[in-house]
Amino acid sequence: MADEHALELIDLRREFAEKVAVDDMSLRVPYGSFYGVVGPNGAGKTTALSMAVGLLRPTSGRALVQGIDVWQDPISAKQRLGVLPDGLALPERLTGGELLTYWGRFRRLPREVVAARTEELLRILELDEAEALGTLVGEYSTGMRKKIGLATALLHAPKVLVLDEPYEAVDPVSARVLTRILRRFTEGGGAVVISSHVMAMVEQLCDRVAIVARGQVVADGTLDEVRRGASLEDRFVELVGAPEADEEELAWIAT
Ligand SMILES: Nc1ncnc2c1ncn2[C@@H]1O[C@H](COP(=O)(O)OP(=O)(O)OP(=O)(O)O)[C@@H](O)[C@H]1O
Repeated sequence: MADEHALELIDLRREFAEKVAVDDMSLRVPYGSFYGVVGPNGAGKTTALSMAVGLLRPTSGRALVQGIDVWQDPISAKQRLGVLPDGLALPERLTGGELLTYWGRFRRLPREVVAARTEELLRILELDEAEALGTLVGEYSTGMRKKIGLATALLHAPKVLVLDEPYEAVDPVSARVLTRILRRFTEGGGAVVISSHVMAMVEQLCDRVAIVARGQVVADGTLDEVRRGASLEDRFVELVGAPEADEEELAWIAT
């Protein structure tokens, strides 16, 4: 059955001129799972996730959200998707509340639903004080921008969340709030996909993980299947390969 998985990537490929950024990548994200995508810089994580959510057109391959093809039926697929993209551009001259109100109406949610969810999201994500002061998104800190981005991803109650580095620049207290929200989301049957470089966090949060290197999935499955008794970081380095240290390397910085 096509919609057996919350999100499915099938032989997804993206070439940039001569460069193959994502090399026929396949991935299956079950319902209720908290899925971590990890990989070294330039491995193809952002490119793959951007194609998965309809932000970047694949050279070939497919992405299905609840069985719906993101590129053939984008409106229907995007109703089911909540996305926090890498380097999200936000309207700088709106407050967080105004942004969510605009976003909710754009999503065609009823006015009163938007108002209630906006109030709740701002409060839970501790952006309500800034809202009371009339702080504009352009004046937000990096972490606050992450949080309002996440709020826009959650507002229409999607079934699948795809979040690029959601914890980056978020303080520990807010990180706990974020984790609580995401766990509730998966407990309700939704699927969360995050990309991250922080192995300890992925180990703590995710029940499934994919290690991506050179545009391909080199290991995936449950956390224990991927770790094979080692730490995720050790397994990551083993699969991705650490460069040999050279005694002479950057010798000048120690002089
Ligand atoms: N618009 C583009 N034009 C050309 N090359 C690109 C473009 N976007 C990405 N790439 C290349 O594709 C490869 C994968 O990049 P991508 O941003 O997907 O990696 P990543 O795994 O998300 O990296 P990071 O962990 O550093 O964020 C890189 O070699 C990058 O230079």
